[in-house]
Order: sequence, then structure tokens, then C-alpha cells
Amino acid sequence: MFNFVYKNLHQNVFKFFFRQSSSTIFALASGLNQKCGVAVVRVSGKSTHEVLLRLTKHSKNLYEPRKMYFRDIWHPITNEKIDKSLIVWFKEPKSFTGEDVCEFHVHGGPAIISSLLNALSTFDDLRYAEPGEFARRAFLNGQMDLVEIEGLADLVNAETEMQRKQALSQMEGNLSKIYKDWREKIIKSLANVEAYIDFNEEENVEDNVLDEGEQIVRGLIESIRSHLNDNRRGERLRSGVRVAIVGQPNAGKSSLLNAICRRRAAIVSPIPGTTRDVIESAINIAGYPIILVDTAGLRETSDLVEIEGVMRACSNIESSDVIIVVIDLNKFYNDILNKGFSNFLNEHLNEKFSVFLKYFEKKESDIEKWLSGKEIVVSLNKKDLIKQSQIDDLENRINSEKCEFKVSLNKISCLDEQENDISELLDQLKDKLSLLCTNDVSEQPSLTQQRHRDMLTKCIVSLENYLEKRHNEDDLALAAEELRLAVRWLGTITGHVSTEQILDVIFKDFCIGK
Ligand SMILES: Nc1nc2c(ncn2[C@@H]2O[C@H](COP(=O)(O)OP(=O)(O)OP(=O)(O)O)[C@@H](O)[C@H]2O)c(=O)[nH]1
Ligand SMILES: [K+]
Ligand SMILES: [Mg+2]
Repeated sequence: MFNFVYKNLHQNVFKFFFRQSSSTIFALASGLNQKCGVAVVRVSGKSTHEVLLRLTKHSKNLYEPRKMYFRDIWHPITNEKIDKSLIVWFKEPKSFTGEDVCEFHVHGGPAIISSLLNALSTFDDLRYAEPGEFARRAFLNGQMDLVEIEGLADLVNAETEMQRKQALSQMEGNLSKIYKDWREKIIKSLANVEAYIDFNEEENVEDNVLDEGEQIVRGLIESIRSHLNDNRRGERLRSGVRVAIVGQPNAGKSSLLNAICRRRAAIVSPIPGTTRDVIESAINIAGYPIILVDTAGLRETSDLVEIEGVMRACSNIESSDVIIVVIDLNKFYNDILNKGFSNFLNEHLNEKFSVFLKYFEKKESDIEKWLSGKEIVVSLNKKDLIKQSQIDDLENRINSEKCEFKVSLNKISCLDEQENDISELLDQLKDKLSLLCTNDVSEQPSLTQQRHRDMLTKCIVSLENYLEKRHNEDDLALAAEELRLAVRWLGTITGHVSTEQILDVIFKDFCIGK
């Protein structure tokens, strides 16, 4: 137990010194967008209140915390009026950083902002904040833990509705709560083990404390496993779902990419082998972030540049979560009708992937392994070239057979901007995305960072080691050490146990003023 007390003490002493010695910082908090209606400049640290009084030419405290005041602000050296400003200040510890904080809401013109920043820089103990320094102080002063801080960073960077929701929930502490609960459970088990070691001989400790602890540890391993085993939902939502468009040359892959992103991102031409490089486009479908990838048509060729394109296409199939296989319906209509859709698709995919086998020297089992983890959508393209009656015939044929593939099938046309007809495909994509990104089974927040995954994996190993060692009476102290490690791994996620290196990595992606 002493160890814990010591560790917590150590962290608090660190915080105490941090609070005492850190200078007051300031920065533009509202972003660097040229001209705007309002700009917010934020000041944090022990001189904040003094700065507020000087800039507004008040000699004594006339400001109540958390109230808005409308005041002229003045440059302390030139004595020029800078602007009229709405001002609010927060007294420590009830502020974002946990220190005294003041916000100046001024008109958002570049000259006003630079004059105000210049005015602030004339104070001896004030300096411009480093990127992420406000958030870093919030963490060090115990206002937010690391997982919440990561949620805040994701919230600022969120580009889609679903990303925003996930980040907000994480910033509000829903994910942290899970990790903290687990940590507390292990600490409790550890306390029991230590009590057993220390007092067992006096027979004050009931024998079943170890068994109870074992049950808790087993339950925890189970919970952490299922949290890890989430098919990377949260991480995917955070960083974007990769969707690769693949198929034969001229099937209409680039046309489809353009139709989905509604711009001419990729070159379309009647010449087979037009696309060679991989073309990526970041888009938003129904609030989910997607990286849509157009690839070179898969075929055997002697053209060295095209071979490179095919290799790149194959790598992208490998790294994608969803594959859209585009097939020229006009070209293959009779084939599908004669062979049946299932047989046709089987042959078609085999043919495509045999190219891949050849270039990558892979085995067929490799392909199966790949495809098994992916969502597959098959788009029969160029339906505008087929009569409606033919499409009806085809539909009847497909419906009458049981397809052995687990694919979503749609018929589309991406002829030109006016005549795009891809709504069926988009609906299917939405379903796949929600499946890949959300956790509707348990409503539990998802794991969002590889960092968490690494620490949780280490935590499971330590818990398992504990179970292994615990039945050996001589080893009980060693077993306890494993629990201590498990506590440490979980503490590293939330920042209860922190190292400078982790902090540097987390805060480096913040912008200045956050
Ligand atoms: N009629 C019709 N033509 C289409 C449709 N989609 C694509 N095309 C045409 O098919 C040709 C090939 O289209 P692309 O988008 O370049 O095909 P691709 O699959 O990207 O071809 P590569 O990059 O060479 O592998 C172009 O002439 C397109 O205009 C469609 O839905 N209907
Ligand atoms: K083409
Ligand atoms: Mg193309």
C-alpha cells in the first residue's frame, strides 16, 4: 500500500511545484482565420487578474468571476485604446486549466488581435503559450485526465457528426470511467492480497479474500478482452473507414469515385488502364468519415507502369475495410444470366485475384483470409445501357438462386453528373459503416487509440500472470507485483501514472490556444 501512497504523493508534489513555478501564458484561442466577427484571446496563470485590471485601467478588483463585462481595453505601454471587449474571468480552480483564466472577446480583425497580443507580451511574467499548453495545464492540475484530453483533441478535429459524438462522449469522461473502474477494482484486489500477506499469520484475514480477488480478476480479464475485441470500431470512426473501389479496367471505378464525391477527382476515359496511381478522397457519408480509394483496373499486363498500379491496387484491397467491386453490367449481362450470379461472381473474383496471386506470389488461402474480414459490396455498373425489361429478368434470375457470397448487390449508373444513379449503393454503404463504426450492442464507449489498446493488452498479460502465480504460496508477493503492474498499465492510459514522453506525444497535436 505504501507504494501507492508514495506514487500519488509524488504526483501531487509535482503538481504543486508545477503550479507554483509556471508562468502566465496567453494565446489567441479562436483560430487563425483571417478576419472574423469575434476573436477570443485567453490568458491563464497567476498574473491573470493583475493583467485584467491593468488592461481595463481598474486599480482594484471590480470583477466577479464567471460574469461578462463590456469594457474598453488599453495598451499598457502606449496607452492607446485597443478595442471594446467582452471580458470574462474564472478564478482557480474552477476554470479550464484549473488556474486563474481570463478571456478577452474582441473584434476579430488582425490588427486588433496583434495589438492585444502585443499588449500582453509587455508584461514581465507573461509569455505566448506553446501548442496544447492550456490543455496540458488542465491535465496537470487534475481538471481532465489523458483520455478526456484526447477526446477534446478529437472533438476539435472532428469532421463528421459521428466523430463529433464519439469525441464529445470521450471528453465528458465516459471512456475514462470504464478504465478508472477497472483500475479501482484491481487496486482493491491488490489491497486484499497485501493484507493477506501481512496479516495472515495473525489470522485476522479471512481465507476467502484471495478467492474473491481471483473472481474479480477473471471478470476483469473478460471485460477487457471484450472491450479490445471490438473490431476496431472506435479507432475506425476516429481515423476514417477505408473503402476501396476495385474491378476490371473500364468497369467505371473512377466514374464511381467521382459520382460519390461529386467532383472530378479522378480521370475518366474510354481507354482501359487509365488509372494507375491510387487516388484517395476523404468524404462524409451519413456522418461517417470515409477514405474512398480509386484503384487501377486489375488485369495482367506487360506495361511496367500498369503493373505497379495493379500492385498498389492490391495493397489497398488489403488495407481496406470495405471493398466495392465494380462490374460492367453491359459487358457481362449474358454471362451473369447464363452462369447464374453466384458462379459468375466466383469466377470473376477468382480471375481478378489470380492477377494478384501472380504479382504478389500469394496463395489462394491468403486471399480468403483477407476477404473474410471485409465488407464486400458488388456494384453492377452501366445499367443505363440495359433495357429495364432486361434488368427485371436479371433480378428474377438473381433472386431465384441462393448466393453463396455474403455481399451486398446493387445496380448503378455513373454515366455523368446529371444521370448518376447511385442511391442504392449509398444506402448499402451507410449500413456497412454503421456496422463498422458503432457499438450498438452494448452502448459502451469504444476504444479509440492504439495507445489504449497497447496498455490494455499489457494489463491482461499482467492479470493472467497474477492468476498463474497466485496459487503458489511462496510466490504470493511476486503475484502481487503483477497486480501492481496491471494497475500501472491502466493508470498510464488515463494519466494517473504519467511519463513525460506520453505527454509530449499527446499534446504535440494540439493547436496553440488549446
Ligand atoms: N454508359 C455508361 N458509361 C459509363 C458508366 N460508368 C462509366 N462509364 C464509361 O466507361 C468508361 C470507363 O470509365 P472509367 O471510370 O474510366 O473506368 P475505370 O474502371 O476507372 O477504368 P480504368 O481506370 O482504366 O481501370 C468511360 O468512358 C466512362 O464514361 C455508366 O454508368 N454508364
Ligand atoms: K478507363
Ligand atoms: Mg479509373
